[in-house]
Order: sequence, then C-alpha cells, then structure tokens
Amino acid sequence: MEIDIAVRESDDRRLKTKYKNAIYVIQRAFALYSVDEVAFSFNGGKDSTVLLHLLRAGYYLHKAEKIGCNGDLMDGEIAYPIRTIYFESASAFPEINSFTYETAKSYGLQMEIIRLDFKAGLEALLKAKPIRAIFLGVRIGDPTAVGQEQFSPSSPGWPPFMRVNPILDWSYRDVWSFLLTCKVRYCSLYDEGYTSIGSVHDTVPNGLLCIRDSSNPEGKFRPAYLLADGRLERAGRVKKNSSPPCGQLASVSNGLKSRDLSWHSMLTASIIAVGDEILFGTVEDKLGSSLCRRLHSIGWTVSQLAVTRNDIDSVADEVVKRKSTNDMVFIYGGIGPLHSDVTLAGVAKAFGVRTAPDEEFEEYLRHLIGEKCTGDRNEMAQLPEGITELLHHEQLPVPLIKCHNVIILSATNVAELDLQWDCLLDLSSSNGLLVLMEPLQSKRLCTNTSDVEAAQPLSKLCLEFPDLYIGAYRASRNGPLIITFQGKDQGRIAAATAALSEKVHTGQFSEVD
Ligand SMILES: Cc1cc2nc3c(=O)[nH]c(=O)nc-3n(C[C@H](O)[C@H](O)[C@H](O)COP(=O)(O)O)c2cc1C
Ligand SMILES: Nc1ncnc2c1ncn2[C@@H]1O[C@H](COP(=O)(O)OP(=O)(O)OP(=O)(O)O)[C@@H](O)[C@H]1O
Ligand SMILES: [Mg+2]
Repeated sequence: MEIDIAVRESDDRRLKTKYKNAIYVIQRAFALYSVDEVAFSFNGGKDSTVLLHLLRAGYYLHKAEKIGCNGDLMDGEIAYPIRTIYFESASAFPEINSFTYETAKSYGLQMEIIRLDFKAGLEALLKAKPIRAIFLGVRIGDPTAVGQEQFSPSSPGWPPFMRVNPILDWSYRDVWSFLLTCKVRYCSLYDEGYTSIGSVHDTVPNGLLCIRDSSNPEGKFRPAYLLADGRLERAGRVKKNSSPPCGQLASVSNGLKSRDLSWHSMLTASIIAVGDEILFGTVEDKLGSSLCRRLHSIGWTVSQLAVTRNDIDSVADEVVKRKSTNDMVFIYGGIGPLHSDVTLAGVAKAFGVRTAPDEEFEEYLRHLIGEKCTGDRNEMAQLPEGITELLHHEQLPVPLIKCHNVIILSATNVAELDLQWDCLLDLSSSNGLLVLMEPLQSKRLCTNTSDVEAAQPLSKLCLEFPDLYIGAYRASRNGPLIITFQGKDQGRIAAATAALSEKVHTGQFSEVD
C-alpha cells in the first residue's frame, strides 16, 4: 500500500510515530463499528486530505490483517468502501470544491454531497443511514477541538454519533511532513499561501508567507508548508476587506502582538540562558553572543539576551514574556536529568501544559545512553505535552526540541552550538523553520572626535537614516569612539557614513574590521 510504504521507508521517526498512532485509532474504530456504520467527513482541506490517506491505509491494513496476507495485497485488490460526506457550500473556494470532486473520482470515493448546514445535514444523514461514527480531520489547536479526545461523542443537541479524530495530536508540521512524504495531491490553494481554509468570506492567504520585493511589487506567497510557526496557521482567517494579506497583519487571533510582519520587516528573536552559575559570576555565557552573531548573519534582530535562574517559575516567566513578542525564542542551559535541569518544565509551564513521556525522544536517548535511565521512565524524555516538535537531523544524536516558537538548544559550549545551528539552518532550507532573511550589513568607524562633538551630529544622522541602526560605544573611557552602522542596504550605510564625515569636520574616521 503506497502510503504505508512511503511512511515506513521515510527516516522521519516522528512522522512514523504519529502515523502509527493514527492508524491505531482508525483500526480501533474498524473493530468497534462495521464499515456501513462509519463515515468520513471530507472537505478537500489539508487535514481531511491527510485523513483520507490514513483511512485508505488503515482500511487496507485492517483488511489485509483479516485476510491474513501480511500486507502483500495489491492496492487495487481492496476496494475502499468508506462512505464519504461533503457539506458543499456556495461560499467554498472553487479550488476546494473541484479538488474535493477530483479526489473523490481518483480514489473511487462513495461521496454523499450534503447541501444543508452541518447539524441539519447530519440529522438527515443519520435518519437515512445507520451511521454511528464519523472520522474528522480535527486537530488540537482548531477552535472546534476544545475538549475533544480521539473518540468523542457528538455534543449535546447534536444527533448521536461518535466523532473519531485520528489526527487530533498532529501538529501543522506533521500534516505537511505526511503530505510531502507520501507525495499525495493537495488543494492548489495551499501552494498559493493559504494555510487553513474556511470560506471565501473569511479566508485570505497567510501574510506571513508573503514575499514582496522589486520583482514582486504586488506581493506573492510562498507555499503553506513553508510556514515556520504552525501556531500562525489561522493567521489568514480574517475578514477579506479588513486586512491586506501582504503587509500589515491587522490582528492575529492567537495573541501575537499586532505589527508589521511583512517580508521586509525584521524578524526578531530573544535568547534565554538558564544558569545559576552565570548569575553567580562563576561561569561566563559564551553561547549568547555566539547565537546573536548567528542570528544577525541570517538577518534577524535579537531583542533580548536574558539570563535566568535554574528555577521552573523563573524560566516560565521569562518564556511567557518573550514568546508573544518575538518570532522565535532560543533557550539553552538546564537541559538534562539533574535536579537543576528544569528548563523543559519551565517551558511547559509557560505554555500551560504538563510534561509527559515522549516515546520517540526516549528511543533516541536509549540509543545514546542505553538503559541508564532514572526511575522507570527516563526523566529526560519528559517533554511539554502536545506542543513538542522534535527537530531531527542526521548529524545530531538527539533531536532538538521546539515548542511552538521556542527552540530548546541542548548545546553546552560554542562548538556544540555551531553544530546545532548548522543543523537548524539545514532543516530550515526544507521546512522553513527559520526564515532566512538578507544578512544585515554593518560597518564600524573609529574616530578621535570627542563625545561632545559627536553627540549632536549623530542624533541628527539617526533622524535622517531611520532605516539604519546607528550606535556608538567606547572600548575605554579615553580611547577612540566607535560608531556602528547596521542595516539591510550597503548603499544607505555608505550614504550615512559620508553624511557623518560632512557633519563632523574636526574628526578623522577610519573603518574598523
Ligand atoms: C461531521 C461533523 C460533525 C460535527 N459534530 C459537531 C459536534 O458534535 N458538536 C459541535 O459543536 N459541532 C460539530 N460540528 C461542527 C464543527 O465543530 C465546526 O463548527 C465546523 O467544522 C465549522 O468549522 P469552521 O467554523 O472552522 O468552518 C461537526 C461538523 C462536522 C462536519
Ligand atoms: N464542509 C465540510 N464537509 C465535510 N467535512 C468538513 C467540512 N468542513 C469541515 N469538515 C471536517 O472538519 C475537519 C476540520 O476542518 P478544518 O477546516 O479545521 O480542516 P481542513 O479543512 O481539513 O484543513 P484546513 O485547516 O487547512 O482548512 C475537516 O478535516 C473535516 O473532517
Ligand atoms: Mg478547512
């Protein structure tokens, strides 16, 4: 079966685990209900496309097991009989509608088109058919997932049936890993920057995927699978006239600050070092400055470099402060099995979730440290539940951990950080984890001009070049003044340095490497 083979042959262990668990839920449903009693609610969206293929694989494996042929059946030997329901609406995107119909045709789905609202449609359906369970592509994070489990009876007031949610615990990136690994077709709108699709009245492409440059003055969109932060999947769910998709994002419902997130704007990161010893002054933090340089080299701005104690509440407070005002937060220190290693618990607390054993991570650790675990479960494998993504790279013995927009680095020195950073960049080229911006250009001038003489011209220069960062510092109180210029455009930096030497006639300026 092509889906099962594609996942089995992939080296994405997280995907394999998610797939295995989803297939388990599907097989449980097939054990509980007969084929006539189940239906699949399909609407051409990415989540329901994932579910379609999982159901095909699940049904195939269920059948093959029953027949006892160890999965050696040809795909065509098993007809897929699951009833498929589509609530067709006049306000659906035509691309979604045609994709739904074409998919039904390609896979021989028995489609039932319902042109009523969900509740009335389900009432009519259940009256006419013996349906007891309906498969849905609902995922945690969807507004409708609140309070749901993999098997959840329909809500009070709704006709009685079991909602079966095999991909409830899948993340945005799991969905794309599956669709891309299995090389299955998905609706073309996802290649045009749509990341979650409602109706034509409330859905626009996701502004975070907008590219606007001289060759695309109107703005063009990158594909949905390149969205780095799955939390922002629904950022395109806005009223069409209230928010231009490419440029200012008027509001992002999940609490990110309102601000310009266009392609040209800066992406900001915050860095948190966890370590009592740094605060005692006995250990020097070298990772922070190294990470700042690396972020600058990919055009990101670092808004803060904080040091916090090895204490769950201190870590949680710092993460809470930083996660909503930065595109990405990097945290290191306090990772491991020791009493002071509380960083993951702090991150979990910041997101209001508990930590729970992560089977996949545990397996990596077992490869690395054998069975030397503490307690009956390896405490290092306790990760924030439901929000953890493991970032695998062949050069890393253990994957890095990402919780929404917080990346947890396990590096303890600069060499380890270099390796982890290179792996992050490598992963970013395929999955858009970190958006690589044009590197920031910088120039430093050294001058013997006094502070008093330089102060006013520099203030004026800042007003004339608001697109540049212009700063100044001294290495010693009586030594030369160093003036720093930083920005995206080398030409603007050259213009600013020329303007400065015109304003300060008395001083000599020389460039510092
Ligand atoms: C097959 C199916 C079953 C549903 N069952 C329920 C339910 O039991 N309770 C409920 O409140 N909504 C139910 N809904 C409605 C959804 O929760 C949700 O309102 C709908 O998917 C609209 O989402 P949207 O507003 O993002 O388009 C169901 C929808 C479908 C398609
Ligand atoms: N019009 C519909 N007809 C049939 N099923 C639907 C319809 N709308 C929603 N559903 C069901 O609800 C699930 C969740 O819908 P949701 O819009 O969150 O996901 P999606 O459409 O699959 O993907 P996306 O998040 O990209 O829009 C779908 O996967 C599908 O099972
Ligand atoms: Mg949808």
